[in-house]
Amino acid sequence: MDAEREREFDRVVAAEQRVEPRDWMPDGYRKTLIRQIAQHAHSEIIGMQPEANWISRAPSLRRKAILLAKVQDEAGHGLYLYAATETLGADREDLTTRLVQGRQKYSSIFNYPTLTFADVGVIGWLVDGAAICNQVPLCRTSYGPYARAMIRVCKEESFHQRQGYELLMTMMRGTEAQRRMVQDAVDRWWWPSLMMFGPPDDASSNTERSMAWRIKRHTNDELRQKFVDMTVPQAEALGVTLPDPELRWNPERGHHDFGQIDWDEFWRVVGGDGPCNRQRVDHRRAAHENGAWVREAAAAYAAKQARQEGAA
Ligand SMILES: CC(C)(COP(=O)(O)OP(=O)(O)OC[C@H]1O[C@@H](n2cnc3c(N)ncnc32)[C@H](O)[C@@H]1OP(=O)(O)O)[C@@H](O)C(=O)NCCC(=O)NCCSC(=O)Cc1ccccc1
Repeated sequence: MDAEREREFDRVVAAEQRVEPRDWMPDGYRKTLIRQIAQHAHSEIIGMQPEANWISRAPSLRRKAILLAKVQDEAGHGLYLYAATETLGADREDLTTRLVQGRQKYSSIFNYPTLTFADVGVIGWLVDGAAICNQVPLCRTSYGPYARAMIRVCKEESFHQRQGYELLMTMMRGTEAQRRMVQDAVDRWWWPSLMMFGPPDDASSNTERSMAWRIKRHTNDELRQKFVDMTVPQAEALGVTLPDPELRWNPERGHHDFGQIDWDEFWRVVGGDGPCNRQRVDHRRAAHENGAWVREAAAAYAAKQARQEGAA
């Protein structure tokens, strides 16, 4: 019976149709999806912290309103993605517990500090830029609820990316000190942004299986290359230098060559030992604990409503 169901599942995936929550799916497929979508949701929620650091110190009311809206969008993306994991039978409370206990990952990029307001612009440009590169193909991922969530998320991310680029353009038209601030932020965020795409393909334990299931549509290295090729002309237009002396166009490959990524740093940060890992998780844990009364009140209200409906 399972063999027959598996054949039907394979047929659906091969035909580029969507797998939906009520469809039969192999356990490994379900587990991989929960892992990836939960990690993605956690990244959105933890990813609110670095930029939120600047909301109270934004240089104008306009910049403050924009930043506030962006950080709120990230909360929305996180909730949307947690809802997608629930369609696979995951429990949101359990996922949050795993996150705050360090048993489930979130993107390495959010473990770096935001030192100046230029970091807000660079996060929009490079981090949202990398997120879009990675997530646009996920609009064609094989699991229906995840693919549909990605369509909306990508629209918002591309708006985020433009606001970051516009912020940096404004700073680059400003004073010499502002231009230096932008260059310094680019120098600090460039390499961590390349790490967002995950380890090189030969060290990526999940890629082969996830590609076969059409959860992932491109490998980590393919997407990283696409991001570099897309970003180089944007850096030129902005007037900043990407901090890699080996970065140059290779006419034979039709792509930019780039220098060696510090994979020791990547694994250190993923393993919990980056500049801000501790702070990010502690903050998330405190927010969760402080919100306990809201969850209790909501559950009590829902129970009361259910009792009243039962009595009616
Ligand atoms: C490509 C990858 C991230 C990783 O490929 P996979 O096939 O899943 O893994 P692979 O075998 O290649 O790796 C081996 C191990 O290494 C882990 N690991 C790898 N890379 C990282 C990393 N960078 N950080 C930490 N861990 C990483 C990986 O989990 C695995 O460990 P496991 O086996 O779980 O113990 C994939 O999961 C994906 O596309 N996810 C969806 C997109 C998504 O999550 N986006 C998040 C950013 S959202 C955003 O930025 C929006 C925003 C913008 C601005 C402000 C605020 C918010």
